[in-house]
Amino acid sequence: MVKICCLGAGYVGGPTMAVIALKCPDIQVVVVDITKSRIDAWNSDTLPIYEPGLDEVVKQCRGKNLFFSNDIEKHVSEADIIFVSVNTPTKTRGLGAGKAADLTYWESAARMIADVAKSDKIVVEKSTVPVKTAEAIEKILTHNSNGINFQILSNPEFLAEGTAIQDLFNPDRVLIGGRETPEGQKAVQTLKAVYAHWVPEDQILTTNLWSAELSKLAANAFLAQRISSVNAMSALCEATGANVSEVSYAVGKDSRIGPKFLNASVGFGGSCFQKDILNLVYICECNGLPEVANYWKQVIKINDYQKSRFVNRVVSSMFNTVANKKIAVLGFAFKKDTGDTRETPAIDVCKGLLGDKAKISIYDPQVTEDQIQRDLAMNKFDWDHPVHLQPMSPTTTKQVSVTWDAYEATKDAHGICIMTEWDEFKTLDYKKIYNSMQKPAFVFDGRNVVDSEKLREIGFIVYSIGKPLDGWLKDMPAVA
Ligand SMILES: NC(=O)C1=CN([C@@H]2O[C@H](COP(=O)(O)OP(=O)(O)OC[C@H]3O[C@@H](n4cnc5c(N)ncnc54)[C@H](O)[C@@H]3O)[C@@H](O)[C@H]2O)C=CC1
Ligand SMILES: O=C(O)[C@H]1O[C@H](OP(=O)(O)OP(=O)(O)OC[C@H]2O[C@@H](n3ccc(=O)[nH]c3=O)[C@H](O)[C@@H]2O)[C@H](O)[C@@H](O)[C@@H]1O
Repeated sequence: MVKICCLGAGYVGGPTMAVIALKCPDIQVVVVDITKSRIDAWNSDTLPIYEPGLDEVVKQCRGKNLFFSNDIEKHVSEADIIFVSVNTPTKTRGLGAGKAADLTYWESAARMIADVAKSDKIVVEKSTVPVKTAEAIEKILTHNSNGINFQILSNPEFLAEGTAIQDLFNPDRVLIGGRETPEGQKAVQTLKAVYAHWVPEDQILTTNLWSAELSKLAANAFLAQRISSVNAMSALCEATGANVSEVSYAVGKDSRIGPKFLNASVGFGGSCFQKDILNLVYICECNGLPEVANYWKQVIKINDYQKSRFVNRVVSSMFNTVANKKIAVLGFAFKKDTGDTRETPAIDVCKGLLGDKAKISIYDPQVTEDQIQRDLAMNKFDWDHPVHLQPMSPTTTKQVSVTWDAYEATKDAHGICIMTEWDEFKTLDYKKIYNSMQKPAFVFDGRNVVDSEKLREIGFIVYSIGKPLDGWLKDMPAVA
C-alpha cells in the first residue's frame, strides 16, 4: 500500500489529505504536525477548522486510511510520498523583512526528512513558496541524504477557504511540476496517478518545477489584482454616482473578462493574497525588475487604501468622531463560511476605529472572543506561525467586546459596520435593530450584502461600497 505523509495539519494539509484519503482507499494517508493541540483536534469531534463538508469527509476515512499523528519521524520515514504543507510566512526581520517568504519551517521540515529517511522519497511542495525553492530544498535533502534518492515536485494548492471541499472534489486544474529527468518524470507520473483517482487526466497539468512554483504566485496575484481593480473603481463610482455592481456586471459580461471575482469590498483578506504578492514583489526586486515589482505592489496599496477609505468614511459620516461611540462590527472572518481571521480587513478597520477611540462590539458566527482579541493585539505577520510559537497572552483591548448575538452587538450602537458577507446578515430584523440603536443610526456595508433601499426606508443612513451616496454622506465627504 502506498503511504502518504503530510507535514502540516492546517487549512491546506487537513482538507487536502482528507479528500485524497476519501478518493484513494488504496492509499494510507497520515497527517502530522508539530502542534499537538492541532492533531488532538483533528482526532476529536471538533475539528480545528470550520469548512463546510469537511466533517463528513473526515468521519468517513479517519481510522481507516486517514490518520492524524504527532509521531512525525515515524510516519515520514515510512512514507513513499511526503507532502509539505507548513507555514511560509512573510519575514518580519532581517533581509527582505516585510516582503520575502520566511522558509524557516520548510527548511526544518526538509532537514528532518533527510535525517529520518531510510528509503527513496518523493517530496511534494504543497505550501506556496518562492519560485526556485525546490532548488534549495533539493540541496538540503541531497547534502544530507546518505545515498537516498529524493525527487522534489511542486504541486501548489488552489483551494479557497469556505469552498475547500468542493474545490478539492472538482478542481479547475491540478498542477504538478517536476524535474525534466527520467526520475523526475517518473515522480510526476506517480503523483499524477494519485489525483487521477478522481480528477480527469486533461485537468492534471504537468510543467517544469519553476513554472509550477511561479504559477501559484501568479494565480493569486491575478485574483487579487481583479479585486483591487474593482475596488479602485468603487472609489470612482462613489465620486461620480456610478454603481459599482452595475459596472462590474457590465464589465464581467465581456467573455474575455468574465463575471467572477469582481465584487467590490472593504478589501481582500485571507492568509495568502498579501503574503504571496509581497513575496512576488521581492522576487522581482531580487531579479532586477523594479518596474514589475512596483506594478504588483500597487495591488496591495489599493487594498490598504480601500480599508482606510472605509474607516475614514465611517468617522467622517459620524460628525468626524467616533470617540466613545459604540460601533457594532458584524462579521470578523475574512470571508463567509470560514472561521479564519488571518489578514481579515476587519482587523485593520477595527484598529482604525479604535484609533479614533470607538467602543467596538463584534459578532461573528464562527470566530471566538479569544481569537479576536489575539488578532487585535498581534503585530502584522505574527499570526502566520504555528500556534504554540505565537505570542502567548496578548493584552486584551478593553474597548472591544465580543458577543454571540447580532442583536446584542447592535443594541445601543451608533453605527454598524458589516465586515463579512455571512448570509445571515441579509435576513436580520433590521427594523428591530434600528429601534434599539442610537439615532441617527448608520450602516456601513463593507460587503454590499444589505438591501440599502429597504434600510433607508427604515430610517438608517446607509453607506455601501461603490454605490451612489445618500444625501447625508455626500454632505460629509470622506478624505481618503
Ligand atoms: N489557507 C489556504 O487557503 C491556502 C494556503 N496555501 C499555502 O499552504 C501553506 C500552509 O497554509 P495553511 O494550511 O493555511 O497554514 P496553517 O497555519 O493552517 O497550517 C500550517 C501547519 O504547519 C504546521 N507546521 C509548521 N512547521 C511544521 C513542521 N516542520 N512539521 C510539521 N508541521 C509543521 C503548523 O503547526 C500548522 O499547523 C502556506 O504556504 C500557504 O501559503 C495554499 C493554498 C491555499
Ligand atoms: O492561496 C490561497 O490561499 C488561496 O487564496 C484564495 O482563496 P481564499 O483566500 O481562501 O479566498 P478567496 O475567495 O480568494 O477570497 C480572498 C479575499 O478576497 C475577497 N474577495 C473575493 C472575491 C471578490 O470578488 N471580492 C473580494 O473582496 C474575499 O472576501 C476574501 O477576503 C484563492 O482564491 C485560492 O485559489 C488560493 O488557493
